[in-house]
Amino acid sequence: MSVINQALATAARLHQGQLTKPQGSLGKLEELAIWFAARSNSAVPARLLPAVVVFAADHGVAAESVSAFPAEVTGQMVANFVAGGAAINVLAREAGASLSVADVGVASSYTVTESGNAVLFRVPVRAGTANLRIEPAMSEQECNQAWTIGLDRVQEALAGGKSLLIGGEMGIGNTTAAAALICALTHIEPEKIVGLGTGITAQSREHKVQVVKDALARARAAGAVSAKDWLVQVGGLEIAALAGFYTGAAEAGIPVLLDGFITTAAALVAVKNKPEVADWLLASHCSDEKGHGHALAALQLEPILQLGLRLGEASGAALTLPLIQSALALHRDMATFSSAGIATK
Ligand SMILES: O=C(O)c1ccc[n+]([C@@H]2O[C@H](COP(=O)([O-])O)[C@@H](O)[C@H]2O)c1
Ligand SMILES: Cc1cc2nc[nH]c2cc1C
Repeated sequence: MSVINQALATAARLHQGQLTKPQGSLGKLEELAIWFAARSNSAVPARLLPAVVVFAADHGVAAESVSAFPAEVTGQMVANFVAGGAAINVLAREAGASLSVADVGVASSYTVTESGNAVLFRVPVRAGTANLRIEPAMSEQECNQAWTIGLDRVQEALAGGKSLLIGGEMGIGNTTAAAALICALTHIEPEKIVGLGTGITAQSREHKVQVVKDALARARAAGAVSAKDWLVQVGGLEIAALAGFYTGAAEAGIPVLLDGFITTAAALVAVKNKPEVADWLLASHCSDEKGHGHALAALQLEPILQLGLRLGEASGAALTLPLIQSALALHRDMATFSSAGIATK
């Protein structure tokens, strides 16, 4: 596991104090520049080279009517990513991030026409998970296979010289799996965590709460204890791949920018499994999904934005990128009081 460099953080803080602005006047942007310096090889880090990887998979629990959309939408959206028509295609392009999509378990068949800015890796572990309300979502071996796909994506990003990793997800039903994981790992009750996902009614949400309660009771009875046990029992293939992705990033010493509710559930799994992963995580935003704030608090993460987003696909993280790049550009390119000949007291 890579360790962060406190000496670089100190040097970066000192540098911030010399820039031509009242100390602290750039607020959180100053802290962001210092955060990245501690995770780079310089007190004044270079512009970030970001890579977005969207992991897609289906969920057997979709059969429980927990989503506002049918399961086929997962595959249809993968085709949309590859065609270039999804929100993340637009936002990754705007932010200058590379974009790839990994199908780690889409159940429906879909046809792709490569015309957009996304590269597709078709590496399904199985055709979606089993229904986590009534049986384990996946086997331990399948979970490890999905996790390894996440690790592989980090290796590719490393080879491409990427310096910031962003994981996204697409999977109808995955807010149910993410909610169950967050409940299991934080001991917060489902009523506080289960939300509306793609836009279910309040009445459907009551049913979704019961589905999560049933899944938790079943998994507990089956002997789930560790974060990986819970991932096998109530997780998802894209969530397992994301947890591997975050773990691999921390091992390689590459900062990670989290997206919404589901990616935060995956980060919670990765951190409970290896606490040092937490040092490499930054929260882009707090989504509108009910339990996201609780999940971020459990990770002691403060989100940068709160815009009422609830899309997923890494969209919130991609939206935060220009702000982060600006924080680093200010840190790098502003004059100092002495270079500009400006008086200090
Ligand atoms: O990232 C979030 O905070 C978020 C919140 C609500 C929904 N989503 C997206 O919506 C899908 C899951 O919603 P659902 O209702 O099918 O569980 C999945 O594809 C996610 O990317 C994402
Ligand atoms: C259309 C659509 C796009 C999405 N992107 C991420 N989750 C999604 C869910 C739906 C339903």
